[in-house]
Amino acid sequence: MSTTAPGRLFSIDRATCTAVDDADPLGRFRDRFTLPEGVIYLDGNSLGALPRDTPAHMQRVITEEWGTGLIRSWNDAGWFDKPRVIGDRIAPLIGAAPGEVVLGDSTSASVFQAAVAAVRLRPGRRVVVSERGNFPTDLYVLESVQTLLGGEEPLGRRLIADDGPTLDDVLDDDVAVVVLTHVDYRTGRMYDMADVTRRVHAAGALMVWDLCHSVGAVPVDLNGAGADFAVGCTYKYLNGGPGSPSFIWVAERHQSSARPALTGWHGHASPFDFEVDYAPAAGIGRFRVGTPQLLSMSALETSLQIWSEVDMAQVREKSLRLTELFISLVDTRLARWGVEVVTPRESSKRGSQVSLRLADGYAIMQALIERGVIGDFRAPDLVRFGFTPLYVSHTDVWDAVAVLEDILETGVWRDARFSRRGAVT
Ligand SMILES: Cc1ncc(COP(=O)(O)O)c(C=O)c1O
Ligand SMILES: Nc1c(O)cccc1C(=O)C[C@H](N)C(=O)O
Repeated sequence: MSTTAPGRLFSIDRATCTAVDDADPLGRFRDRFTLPEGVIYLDGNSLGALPRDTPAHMQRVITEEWGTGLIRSWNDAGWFDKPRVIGDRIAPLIGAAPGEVVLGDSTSASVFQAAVAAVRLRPGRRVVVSERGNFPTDLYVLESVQTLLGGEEPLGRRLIADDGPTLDDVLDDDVAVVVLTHVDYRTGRMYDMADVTRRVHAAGALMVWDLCHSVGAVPVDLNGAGADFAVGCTYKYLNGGPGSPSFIWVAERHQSSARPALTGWHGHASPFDFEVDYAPAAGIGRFRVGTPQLLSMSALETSLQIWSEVDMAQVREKSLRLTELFISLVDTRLARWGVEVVTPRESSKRGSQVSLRLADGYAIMQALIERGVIGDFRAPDLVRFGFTPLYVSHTDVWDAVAVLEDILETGVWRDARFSRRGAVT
């Protein structure tokens, strides 16, 4: 079959996809992950796949470091410093310097830490800005920030949206902080980080980026963009496993003046002096809170080993090829069912996922999952497919679209069993 991609013409069939896979410089990484037989996994943008070495590593941490080392492992196995040591290993993936990243709690808690610190660095300014379509936890957390820091009246909130108001509409000298997600969880649209940060700074405000759908998905350069704070999770593209800790990045220039919201003892200047009064640790260490989730964190040691061997430019190149292939196959094979691609076709505006608008998207996704093609659904009508270049191939993309075409053609998704909803979609 031949397919026409927007902007350029190429002929492709399944054999061509396989030939491209055979020459893929990232192809060798697929074996570093454990994926069930018969599954095409297109949901690594929600929960990344399991690295093959993780179970043995975690087993060793549990039996040796915990079982045998016991309390001694805080020193002997370097447990106490892990949040910073692992933070330094994430740093190259986001354009951060050593000593600028620390592992945290959940992304929600890290958003709170970053937003509070940012607002406090802009005293007198009484507005926070975010986006209507932002991942809800960011908006919910900001509501608390507004109440807690507002004094007698909560801080004001202005939300930008695709259909307006725009960022430039809402920026003025009352805005303290802008909190945006770099790659949109629903549509996969990606902001120009440097441009947005520059406009926010021109208004005198500070910029907090949520990198949940960016880290390990697209090259990120926080220092190059001059951003102020960033947070992200490690269980999606970084493959840290369910509940692996979030990270927080604070630009070096803010670290000595930033005051964290949660002043726990692991962020104290000398935690084992057990002083009565809080004194912040120097640098990024002050953004630690309490006892780190050591076991979850240890899973990141194996996945970040993989990431240290990966060239992000190659990841981006393959990610764009995979998403472009998917979009062009959807255009040529699925248009007759009115399937709409909502992800930007312009590559500079696209992360590593593609979302399709489908009126019966929930049932269609369940039918896909039953056939081994795992993506997910976001209400009211989006089906999402994440393309993780370390373990998704061009042949997977071809096969996934073929299964989707068959499901639409046969109408099998209309079966009642596909409309029963679980707690998590
Ligand atoms: C943009 C974004 N922020 C935050 C989160 C989640 O935050 P948490 O790790 O606290 O569940 C997600 C996904 O779950 C997300 O997509
Ligand atoms: N974090 C998740 C969770 O705790 C349960 C189920 C899914 C998730 C996700 O990561 C959802 C994801 N952030 C999204 O983009 O929708």
